[in-house]
Amino acid sequence: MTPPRIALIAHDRKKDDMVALAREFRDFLAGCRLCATGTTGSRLQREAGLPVEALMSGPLGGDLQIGARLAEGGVDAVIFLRDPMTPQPHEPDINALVRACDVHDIPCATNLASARLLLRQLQRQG
Ligand SMILES: O=C(CO)COP(=O)(O)O
Repeated sequence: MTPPRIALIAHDRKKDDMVALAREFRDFLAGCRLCATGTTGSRLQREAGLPVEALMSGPLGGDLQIGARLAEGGVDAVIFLRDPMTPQPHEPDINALVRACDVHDIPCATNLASARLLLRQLQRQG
């Protein structure tokens, strides 16, 4: 079975949660193919010790890069810890990525509880 290809994205106020989640699922995630938006990816590399392909930062186009990859069939699941309390300058890019998940029927967890459910399920399938 090929390892799941997972995209990891977190807004600034959710980055600590993302690092904690990645540590919690570290053993599983270490066997996955991971990509992330720039700052999220750097933190995951540094603080969770995971090999992550860090794309551009979200506000500079990282969400769009992940959306494009996903549309081409290159992403199996998305964990996108969004901050619902803070307006983002790149809101259209965020909506485009979530829309791409819906268009292509790719699971997209946008909060911690659903992220845990998704990761547990992927873990079970492996
Ligand atoms: O803004 C983001 C997603 O919309 C996240 O980007 P960074 O991981 O580069 O902070």
